[in-house]
Amino acid sequence: MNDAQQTKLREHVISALDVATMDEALELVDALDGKLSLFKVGSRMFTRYGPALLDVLAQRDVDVFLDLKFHDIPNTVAGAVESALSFESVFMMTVHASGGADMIARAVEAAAQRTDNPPKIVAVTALTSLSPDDMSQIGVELALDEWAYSLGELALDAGADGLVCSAHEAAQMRDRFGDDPLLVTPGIRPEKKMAKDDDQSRVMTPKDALDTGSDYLVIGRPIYQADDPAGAVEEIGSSL
Ligand SMILES: O=c1ccn([C@@H]2O[C@H](COP(=O)(O)O)[C@@H](O)[C@H]2O)c(=O)[nH]1
Repeated sequence: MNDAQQTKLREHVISALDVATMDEALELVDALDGKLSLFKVGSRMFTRYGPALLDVLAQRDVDVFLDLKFHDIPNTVAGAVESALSFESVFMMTVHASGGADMIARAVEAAAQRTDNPPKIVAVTALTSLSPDDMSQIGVELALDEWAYSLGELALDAGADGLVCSAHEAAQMRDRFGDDPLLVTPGIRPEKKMAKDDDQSRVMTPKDALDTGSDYLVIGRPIYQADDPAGAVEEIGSSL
């Protein structure tokens, strides 16, 4: 891996800490020390360990993407975002775009209460696990990509700093909404793991996802389920 690839890894790849225990999470963070500096805490770990995990990660000097996908009435979401403000290592948080404009605006307003480096609020559009066949089941008449673009427009108009979307929608999101919004793309699979064998439906390789305009690639199982997570990250870096 050359220097440019190393920089891309550190700046654009977020490793999801979707493991079972705090020990496993810290083992992973330590194994990736020097390679990655961005980690995602989601509902699995946060439900079990809560803020204690964020405190321990802060001591490791890594930045945290808190992916709790808030989706509730505006007052409750604003309160949840406010509660996270004391964790200075949290640089980005998620809400669901389908919570509506007022909910998103209140989340953004709450985040802005931290005047020094407020956490970015990014809105989840269409989950990467959904496929076009799921649309009618969840009562959506639009095509999946059109639904994602319309949720993206709603969220950005409400003040969100960015969007969570599949890398397949990233290029269109850029065309429609410009360079400013952060685009966070999960559903990333290294070339050799592109065959669909899990719950993700809309997947893309790390290199293609970056080329298509993603700012952050969220990668979970291809790293934490690897026999050698540091080696897996090296391989991802070399592919960029
Ligand atoms: O649309 C979304 C939104 C969030 N995620 C999260 O990203 C990671 C992906 O993990 P993999 O193991 O690489 O599939 C996971 O934490 C999800 O909760 C997403 O996949 N899709």
